[in-house]
Parts: sequence; structure tokens; C-alpha cells
Amino acid sequence: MDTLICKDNLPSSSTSTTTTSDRTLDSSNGSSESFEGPEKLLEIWFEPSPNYIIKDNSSTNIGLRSIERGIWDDMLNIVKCKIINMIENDHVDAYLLSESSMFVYQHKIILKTCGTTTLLAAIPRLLKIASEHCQFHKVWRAFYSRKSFMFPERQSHPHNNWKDEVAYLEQLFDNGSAYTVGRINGDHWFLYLTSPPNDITSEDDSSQLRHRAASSSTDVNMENQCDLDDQTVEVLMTELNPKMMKKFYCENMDNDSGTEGGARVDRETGLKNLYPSAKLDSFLFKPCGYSANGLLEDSYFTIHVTPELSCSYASFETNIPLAHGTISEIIHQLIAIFEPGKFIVTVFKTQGCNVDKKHLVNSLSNVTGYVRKDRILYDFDGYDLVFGNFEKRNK
Ligand SMILES: C[S@+](CC[C@H](N)C(=O)[O-])C[C@H]1O[C@@H](n2cnc3c(N)ncnc32)[C@H](O)[C@@H]1O
Repeated sequence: MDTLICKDNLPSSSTSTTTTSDRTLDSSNGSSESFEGPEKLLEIWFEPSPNYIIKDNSSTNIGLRSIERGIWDDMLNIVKCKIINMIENDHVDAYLLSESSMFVYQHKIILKTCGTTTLLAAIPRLLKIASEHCQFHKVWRAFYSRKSFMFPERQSHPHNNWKDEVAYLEQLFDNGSAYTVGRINGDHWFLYLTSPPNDITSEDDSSQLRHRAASSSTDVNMENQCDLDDQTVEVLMTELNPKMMKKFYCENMDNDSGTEGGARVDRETGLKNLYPSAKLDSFLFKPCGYSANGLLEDSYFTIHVTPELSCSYASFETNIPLAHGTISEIIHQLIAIFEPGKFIVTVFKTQGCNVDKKHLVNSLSNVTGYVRKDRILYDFDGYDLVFGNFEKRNK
């Protein structure tokens, strides 16, 4: 059931002026102002898996997927971004946004926004929506992360510094821990994550959860940790090769933008070949800039590109299991397309099932033409994180 739901040619198909969170973009001449590509990434899990949600029929529109589009529109107004397209399959709704992407599963939501969007400000509304519409009264786990900004002074409170973001998150969640990963005097990455609430992990409640799932129509083995296996890989690239960036500009302002332009970019750059069997929803902005969401069974990938020379940036993120392509293969494909001067990689993976920490660390091996400046392993409560920082040799 893969469907392209709407095809609004946002941000602008005529010479009108569109106000985004970042600036005013005049589609007739484009803007030369620098854009903050690096995204804020929020992931909130209300249950450990969709199997924990009580199902009354075979509909996939349960849990967060039952939320109507208008409710998400209102929530995204708080973030200061808009939905421009949506695709779906049996597992997830993938929204392409004016500033990045949103993925809605039955039991969790992933919201990634760039520019000067105010992502954290939407969390109270999101928690209210989940509680009122889905009876999700507690958060299972929450993750918030971002790379260091290029223009931190342009962000609004609390996004202008990590300390304020953490203080804001601490008011909303329990059991949180905050980290700065990597060099403070170089590219680094910030992470805030929460542990599951004690009362949900207690034996009483887990047997209650098992009972809830067992009483649903699904055949699940809640004890199997592999069922709860989860991983997210991100590759965040800067100082992209300007020659390669030409492909991320509209060739013809009248008919090369929107989804048609996105499909042209997919073909010409080779991005289409990253996961050839995935359903892809791509969008080329006017006069430049590209965003894409891809769906592969119950997994997603998302790519966003800011090609302007003064602030070039591209991001790749996926939760597709590594069997579909090793991290090293993905990195090589991406650097062939973007030729970044620098990039960081984060691999975030649940512990407990088929996890070999050494293998995880080694997955960030040497990359030809690049010097690895850092490789750091973190052992969190339930998750391992490997962070790698690479710079082009002889820049
Ligand atoms: C939304 S996209 C991708 C952002 C992403 N976080 C990234 O990785 O760069 C941003 C690119 O699209 C361009 N763009 C054009 N119109 C835009 C609009 N209305 N809103 C946001 N970006 C727009 C920006 O100048 C920038 O090059």
C-alpha cells in the first residue's frame, strides 16, 4: 500500500514569496543567504515495539498513525515548518517537510528539522497529542541529537546552546542523560537520551504489557530481545565538492523543481542506487536544495542536501538493518556522490542481540582519502554508540 498522498509543489511554484523559519525565500531570484543545514533530530518511543499496541482489527491506522494530517500540521506550525509530501507503507508514514522529515510509526515518531526551526517547542504538543489520541500517557524512550551548528547565533531559545536545550528537555522528561560527543574544538555531536521509566520496566508492568500484546491479534514473543533490535546510522557531511553540488540546483526553474526535479537528481547523482528497491519520495527546492525520504519494509532512510558553497551540507540517516549494506559500503557510496571535506558518522545500536562491540567499532574503519580524527565508543543503558569523525587527506 505505497501511496503518494499529496503533491503540493511547496515552497513556491510561481514568483510568490514563501516565509520559512530561516528567512524569506523569493522564488524568482533565490536567496544567497547561508542556510543552517545541520538538523535537530528527535525520536520519541511510546512503546518498545508496535507489538505492544492493542489492535482491534487489521487496520494499520492505529497508535500514532491514526492521527489526522491536520493535527500534525498544527504541531509542525510550532516547529515552523510544513509538510510538502507524504508516502506510506504498511509500517510507517513518511512526511517530507519544508525543513527535513518526519516518520510516524504506530509506536514512535522521528522528527528531523533544519534551519532555525524550533523543534523542541513542539514536544509538549506532541505528548498531548499522543496522550489524548492514542492513550500513550508515558514515554518509553526519548532521544534528541544534533551536530554542532554552523550559525548557532541565529537559533532561537533554547536551540542557541546545548545547555539550554538540555535544561528544556529535563523539564519534559525523566531519567535523561546529556552528552557532548567528539572534540569541542572541532566537529562534535550532542546527544540527550532517556532510560525507560522504572515502573514500565518492572516485572509487574512487563507482564501486563505481555498480557496486552497477547490479547491482541498479533503473534509476538515479547521475551525475544531481537524483536526490539533497533539501530540508527547517520552520516553528516560538510564542505561538499561544488562541482557535485551543481546537480542539486534546478536546471530549469520552470519545470525542474518539486518531485520531478527530485527524481532527476536521484537518477543523475546515483542516490537512487543507495537502496534500489526502496520507495523513494524526493523533492528539489527552488533554486536549489534537495530532500528525500525512502521506505524499505519497516525501515526508512532520509537524505537532505544544502548545496550552497557558503554552507554546503548533506545528511544521510537510516534505521535499515545493516545486512542491507554495511556502514562502510554506505559511506563509500555517499562520499562518491558528495565528496565532502569532512564528515561525521554515528551508529546507535541496541545492546543484547547479536551485538559485538568490537565489530561495531570496526565498522567505522579507514576510508580511502580520509583521515579518521576520532572514533569513540559509548556504552549507554541499552544502547551502544560509535562516533567517527573524518577529514579529507591533504585538504
Ligand atoms: C530543506 S533543504 C535540506 C536541509 C537539510 N537539513 C540539509 O541537510 O541540508 C535545505 C536546502 O533547500 C534550500 N531551500 C530552498 N527553498 C527552501 C525553503 N522554502 N525552505 C527550506 N529550504 C529551502 C536551502 O537553501 C537549502 O539549500
